[in-house]
Amino acid sequence: MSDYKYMCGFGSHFSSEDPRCPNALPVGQNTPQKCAYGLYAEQLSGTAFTAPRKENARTWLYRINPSAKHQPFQSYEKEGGKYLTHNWDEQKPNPNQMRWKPFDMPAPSEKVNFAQGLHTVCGAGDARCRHGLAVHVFMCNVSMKDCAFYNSDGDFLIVPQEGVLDITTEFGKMKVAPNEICVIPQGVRYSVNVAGPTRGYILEVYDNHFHLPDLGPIGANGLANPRDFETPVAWFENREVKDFAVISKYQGHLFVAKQNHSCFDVVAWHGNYVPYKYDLAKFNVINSVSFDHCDPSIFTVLTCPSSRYGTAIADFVIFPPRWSVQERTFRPPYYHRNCMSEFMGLILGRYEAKEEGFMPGGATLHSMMTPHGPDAKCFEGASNAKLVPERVAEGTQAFMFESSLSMAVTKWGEETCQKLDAKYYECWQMLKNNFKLQ
Ligand SMILES: O=C(O)Cc1cc(O)ccc1O
Ligand SMILES: [Fe+2]
Repeated sequence: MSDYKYMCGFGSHFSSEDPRCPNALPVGQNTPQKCAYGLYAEQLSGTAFTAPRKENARTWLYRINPSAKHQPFQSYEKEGGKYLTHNWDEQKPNPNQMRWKPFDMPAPSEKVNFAQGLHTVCGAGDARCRHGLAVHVFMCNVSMKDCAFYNSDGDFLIVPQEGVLDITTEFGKMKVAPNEICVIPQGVRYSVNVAGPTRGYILEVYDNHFHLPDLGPIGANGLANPRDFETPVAWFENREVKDFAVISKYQGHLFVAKQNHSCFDVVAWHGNYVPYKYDLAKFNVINSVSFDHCDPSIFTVLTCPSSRYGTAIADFVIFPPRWSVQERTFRPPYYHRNCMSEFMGLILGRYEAKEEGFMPGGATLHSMMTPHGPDAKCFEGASNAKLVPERVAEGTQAFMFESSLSMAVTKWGEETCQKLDAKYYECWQMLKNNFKLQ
């Protein structure tokens, strides 16, 4: 990964020039009468012009061709996006605990790229009203060639599970491997190269961008530290292409516009509206060192806040390897009913609350107020375990997208994918009534 260069920081105001074009960025202004090297200046706005300064996000791009130079958009739904949807009324509501076996990779005879391999599992809300979220999975096996994708509806937080994503963005190049994540904000164009069968999860949010959670009494440091977020440096190609395809997800549908040039022609840029990646191994894990199981919010990496203080549209939470030391405590996750929806995925290893059945590349959904918690085997084991300091979740990484919205499962998620495990409920049936009057 050493041939990729990044700048460190979260929410920083960065400046970057491709080294082939020194002084491409204008000095002391954004829109000179003529830009250096004959470039076009283009602003990419990620918040309303008038958003408060602490939230205001925009970037100035200095590019060879303005993005506006393209043919009209046409439907892309024959080529891809068949299972991408924002229609949350496809199915009757289903409050059951849900568990999916690992989602299938495309058959080797099929050629599916990242944009074509997007499948929506569940979600809520409306991209048109800028409120809600969607959970997608992607399964692909070929690179995007002479094409780019962007999302007009919101930000993508991408969690690769198998295979490395080699991503060219308008801002530069980044490589994102399993156990790393990246965020591609609304509107940013990118193309994904893969080396073989590749799978992962996506949290899409419409309301807001991702923020680092407040740390409260934890103090000024901890959890995901800002300096560990990495943004690519400027890189461009000046390439004429007969039919370069720019694919947009717009109001939940895919469209394509052809143009005669690569869109990766940004020579220099400056601003704070940027794509970034983060290595989950860098997460500073904080937890109880006395007794009891802390709420999983202690493991929040990023949050997309709603307008209700402390209540997220979606939190991205991980369950990383760590020491478990609590005394007189049932250490695994507790039994739980939640006013939030919990979608979980597994990047590698095994999740601590489930002995079997929840596999890397699979998922679970515990909807609003749907009871869940450790399976019978886990309960037995943890209730009787000797409470010595112990490494837990070694070599594993589970995560949760937790939302204050009540998500609906798509037809693909509930039926077409054929991965839903009808026997999931059984994992709690062997829990015994241990009640004894004393
Ligand atoms: O497995 C889950 O359901 C997620 C979860 C984890 C945890 O440590 C505490 C509560 C919780 O909902
Ligand atoms: Fe839970």
